[in-house]
Amino acid sequence: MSLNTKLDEFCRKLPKVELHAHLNGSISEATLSKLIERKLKDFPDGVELAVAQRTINKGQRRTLDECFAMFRIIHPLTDTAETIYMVTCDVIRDFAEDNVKYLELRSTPRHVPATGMTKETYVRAILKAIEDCKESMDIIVKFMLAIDMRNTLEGADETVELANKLKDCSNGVVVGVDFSGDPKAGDARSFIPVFQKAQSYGLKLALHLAEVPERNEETLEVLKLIPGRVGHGTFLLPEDGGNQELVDVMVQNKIPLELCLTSNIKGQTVAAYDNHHFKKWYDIGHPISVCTDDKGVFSTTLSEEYSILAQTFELSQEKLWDISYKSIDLIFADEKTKAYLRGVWEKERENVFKLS
Ligand SMILES: CNc1ncnc2c1ncn2[C@@H]1O[C@H](COP(=O)(O)O)[C@@H](O)[C@H]1O
Repeated sequence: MSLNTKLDEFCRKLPKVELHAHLNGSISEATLSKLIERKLKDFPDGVELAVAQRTINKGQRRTLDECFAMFRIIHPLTDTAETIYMVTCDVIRDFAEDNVKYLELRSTPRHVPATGMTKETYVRAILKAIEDCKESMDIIVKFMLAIDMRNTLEGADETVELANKLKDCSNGVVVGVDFSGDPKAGDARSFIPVFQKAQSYGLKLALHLAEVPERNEETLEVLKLIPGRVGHGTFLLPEDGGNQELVDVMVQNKIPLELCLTSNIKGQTVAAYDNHHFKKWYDIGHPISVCTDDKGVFSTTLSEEYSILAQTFELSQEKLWDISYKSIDLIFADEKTKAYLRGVWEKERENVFKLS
């Protein structure tokens, strides 16, 4: 995608909402290098890590399987509560510097017996980072605990219980539960009881659904829970291999879509930007939000995603503004936060358009 300086500058200045960001996929190259250096200091013979450093190259397309292999490289680098705290602060700072005013981070709590990190200390480290960043950064951050599709039902239940426990002491920071992981690895239907339990606790659901083809029955059954938002939804439309029933449930219940263009292109579930399902959902006025997914792994920023959107679908700056402003309606935080954010957007409007 060619650079368009004026448009890029507009997209950078545009106040933005990021609703689909996996913590470990969002770690920048600079932060990853820091982590690798730390590891190599502790384990000077860390040949495997030195290889990993060269493997994390930017820019090229990868298959979805290769994307998931990236997480297997990153996870051993973030295996203590201390590194989780550090990367959370760095990721929040990156988003704040990109003029993201509201961020919902999500991450899969991990138990690493070798370092003593538990699922709870993992999440507490993230919550502490969010709290500590409040003072110095102009961004509101919320958090979702993620269930990996490869989890057992018991493991998923543990995550929901932890989310519920920490929701009550997080001052409104824990807002929900995400369902993600290698989409070829599991069946969302088996997790329906834990999704229902999360809903009964007042936790919102952000579920990866129809990220890969031929999942129509599974997707329909889970959509009937009316999740708060759907991640990707790449194969919902009849022309993409989905069907009208899926579209009807989405439309009738106004279930918002979190759309991650570069992620889908690089993971090769969408052939080209101009084929992206964004266009069809946008044209029917369905609630959508533009997201990065894994800004580190896919080497992107939210500003770049807006710029790509404008260039691909010939959207005016006014329309980009509208997409960003309407994303406020889709956040999982309370009405007071939405009202506050609308005020931020209105205050920034003149300044952002003055540039163009
Ligand atoms: C490319 N599209 C995607 N589809 C599904 N799940 C994804 C994903 N990208 C990331 N994740 C999920 O997020 C984890 C990394 O962040 P955390 O360790 O949780 O912070 C991955 O292991 C995967 O479970």
